[in-house]
Amino acid sequence: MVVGAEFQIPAIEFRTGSPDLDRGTEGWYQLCKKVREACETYGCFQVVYGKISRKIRDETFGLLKELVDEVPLERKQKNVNPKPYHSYFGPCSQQSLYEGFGIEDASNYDSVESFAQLMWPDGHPYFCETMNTIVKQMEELNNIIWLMIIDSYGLEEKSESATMSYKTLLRMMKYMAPSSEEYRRGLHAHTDKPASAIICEHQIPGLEIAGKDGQWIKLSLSPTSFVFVVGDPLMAWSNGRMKAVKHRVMMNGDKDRYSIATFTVPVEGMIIKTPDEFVDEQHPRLFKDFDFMDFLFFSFSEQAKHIESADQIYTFASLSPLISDQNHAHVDN
Ligand SMILES: O=C(O)CCC(=O)C(=O)O
Ligand SMILES: [Fe+2]
Repeated sequence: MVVGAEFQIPAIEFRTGSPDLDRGTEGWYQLCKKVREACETYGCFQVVYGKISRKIRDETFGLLKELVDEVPLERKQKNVNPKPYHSYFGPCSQQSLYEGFGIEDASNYDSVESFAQLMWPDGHPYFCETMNTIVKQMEELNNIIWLMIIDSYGLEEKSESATMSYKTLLRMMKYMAPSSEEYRRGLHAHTDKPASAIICEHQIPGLEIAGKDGQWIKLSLSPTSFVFVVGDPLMAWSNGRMKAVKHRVMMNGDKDRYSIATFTVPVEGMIIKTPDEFVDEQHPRLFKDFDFMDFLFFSFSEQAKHIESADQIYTFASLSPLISDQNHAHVDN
């Protein structure tokens, strides 16, 4: 079942230049509260963020279209990375509408340049500048949201247990139009394996999140919005307070959908550890400490193929196997 416009996730505005974005002000703490409530109730929210301009969004998607349409498949397939979810995926039998590219550490200009040199003989400097700029802006937005999460739990002073070194993975996606009124899957239902994600779509909707009662909610986003999504590691870090929301992309009609997403990928060796502040008698510790990269590899392993996406974190790191069934509703893919 899909529910349409009658229900939407919260939209939280981060006004450019507003003192609300200065850490420690009253407005800041009001935003912290909204962010925390949205992440705990829905596992995601829309952030209205005009600081990333319409112009750069349009330029980004123009370049993504050029990449998809003009670069030959042999070159696209050079976008490889041993880390799961970091490489090129072309349309395949399970996901015939989806095409996606990955750039690890994309807020670093050199990473974008290395990618572009594989795709274009001249290394396409305009592509590099534009992608690197939008990723840096999305990373800045992500840093604000993470600080708000930390402050919303009063963990400002506990910086060692709350800070995390990460690299930003950029994924650039195209979902082909099914060219019919038929409703078809663009991306399978999943919870995100990186700590969190920020999604930016271009004009064509398609993202859906799983609601409490197993229904799918189609998101309708404003052109200045981004969607922040809680991933499994952030859920585990918060001792299950924040929800890792299941989501998917569904397509219909005759227009292709383009989107980009920046993922918070903890660096090699980062241990996800629930701070003691999240644990008390009513909230026993749910997860053991785990190495993020081991979890990422596990969730893309043969063994994990047989485990539902949202259950993988419980199989990998739960202290009590029973907990998984109580914590999330099962919905069909
Ligand atoms: O393209 C989208 O809107 C969603 C992408 C997504 O959920 C993912 O890549 O994990
Ligand atoms: Fe996702």
